[in-house]
Amino acid sequence: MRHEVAALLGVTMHTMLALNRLVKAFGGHRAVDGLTCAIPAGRITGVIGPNGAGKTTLFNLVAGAMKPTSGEILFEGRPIGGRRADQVFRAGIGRTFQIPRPFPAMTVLENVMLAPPAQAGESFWRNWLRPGQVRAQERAVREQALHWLDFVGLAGLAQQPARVLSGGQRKLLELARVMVAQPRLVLLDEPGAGVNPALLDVIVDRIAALHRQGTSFLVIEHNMDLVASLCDPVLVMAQGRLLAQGRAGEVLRDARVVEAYLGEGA
Ligand SMILES: Nc1ncnc2c1ncn2[C@@H]1O[C@H](COP(=O)(O)OP(=O)(O)OP(=O)(O)O)[C@@H](O)[C@H]1O
Repeated sequence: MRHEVAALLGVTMHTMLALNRLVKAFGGHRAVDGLTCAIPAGRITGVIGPNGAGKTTLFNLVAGAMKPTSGEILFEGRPIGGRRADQVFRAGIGRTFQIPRPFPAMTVLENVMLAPPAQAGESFWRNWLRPGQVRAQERAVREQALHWLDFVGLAGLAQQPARVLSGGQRKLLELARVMVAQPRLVLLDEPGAGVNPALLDVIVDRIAALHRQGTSFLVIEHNMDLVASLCDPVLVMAQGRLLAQGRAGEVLRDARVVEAYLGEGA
């Protein structure tokens, strides 16, 4: 069965995420309407499209925040459609949100340390029986968190409460938080939204560095300069469907894509 689906989609070993006739209906409205596409491994794939095209709903389906009405989602060949968010996270898919909401009173470091799943310290009995193991694990988590804070340039703010961070710094905090779990695929929801130009360069640079180190990305973005500089390929969604795909320069010249965006403003 899996092989039949793979053949149908043209899925190869280099496909990271395959969507097969994916549907999400809200009442009579299909926010995602029979979406079929293959997202390649080792790339930064952009997802663009006018408001209401279904991009965020697609992320919610892949990340396990919503269950599909029908259709399939395969991650590295394994079905994940309908799995819970924590299961998808443990399977190797991380996600950042359009509007990050860190715990404001906790320090920047503590916010990042919250990320890894299934820490030994979470179990009362393990805490009691094996305190040494718990302490060693906490040290490792702290080191990892500091490593990723350093990577995104926030190490100097590690002991500050998260509420002092600007919008762009919160995006960087989210990136550090997600990377602690070492996901193979990261879903970024508008990494450029509400970020000042200087920090935007930092965000783009850090995503590109992670990509060079082997992380794959799926990125929703409205900033077309950012899409053009970072994403290849680019998928264009409109009305819950795949309208076009290709390199940024190609799809942005596609008459159907131009019309979809112009129609939005009409
Ligand atoms: N929980 C929900 N209940 C009902 N309708 C919803 C829900 N979530 C999304 N929709 C509808 O589904 C459609 C797609 O919304 P979605 O947020 O996925 O689009 P989008 O492409 O992410 O838009 P934007 O670029 O504005 O963020 C919209 O018509 C929206 O109103």
